[in-house]
Amino acid sequence: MDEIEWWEFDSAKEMAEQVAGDIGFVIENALEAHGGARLAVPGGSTPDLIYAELLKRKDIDWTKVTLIPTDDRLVPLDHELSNYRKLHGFFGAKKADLVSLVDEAALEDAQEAGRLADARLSLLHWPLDLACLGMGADGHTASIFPGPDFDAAINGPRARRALGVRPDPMPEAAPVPRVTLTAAALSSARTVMIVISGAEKRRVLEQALKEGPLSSLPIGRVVSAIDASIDIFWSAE
Ligand SMILES: O=C1O[C@H](COP(=O)(O)O)[C@@H](O)[C@H](O)[C@H]1O
Repeated sequence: MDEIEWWEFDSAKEMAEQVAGDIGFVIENALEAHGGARLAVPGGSTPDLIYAELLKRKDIDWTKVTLIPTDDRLVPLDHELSNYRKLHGFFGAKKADLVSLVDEAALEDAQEAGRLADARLSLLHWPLDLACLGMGADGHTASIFPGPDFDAAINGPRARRALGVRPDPMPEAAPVPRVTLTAAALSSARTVMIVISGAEKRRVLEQALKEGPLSSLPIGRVVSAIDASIDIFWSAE
């Protein structure tokens, strides 16, 4: 990885404005360079304000933008835990190309769900123009969690872009199997951002960065695999 730069904000709103500006810039550059933009963006609660800020911009041709969740929960697409549902709620009306990592035919089988997502992703152009990563207070990023699929998510073949994940232990907030982009797919992105808020997440991320490639925390392992420089956006609240 080239370098890490921290951007600090007092409020989530200020951070969202800055991140939305930077994502807009990535989209603009990608459209100029190759006529389309492919972004992996997080689920969970942190990105809501960012997506709302992005939608205020009038200069983005969303029909040329492909949005892929960094990960999703293995639930129906209209379920309240679905990251796809969130993206659809924000960007569906803009006619952005939304790629689901979840196939409703494979909700009961995480490994098959991962294979199906990987096959769908192989139809896109790679690498991503942007990987925007969130992080849980337990140090997971995308849906890379400790458990039987951890090693495959971090060290699997570079051509593998998505896989099914059975977190162990299950996260309290959304205790379901997942599908995640792999460290290889995320780390090859042209631009990488990490977006977090609060003192606890900052402490966890700083610990992961200090531990480096041997970190026990998923975010530490993913960061160590990243080729590009990384912008970390942190808001105090
Ligand atoms: O489960 C997930 O958690 C992380 C962090 O979410 P947050 O609500 O603490 O912001 C998120 O980045 C990931 O996409 C999501 O599926």
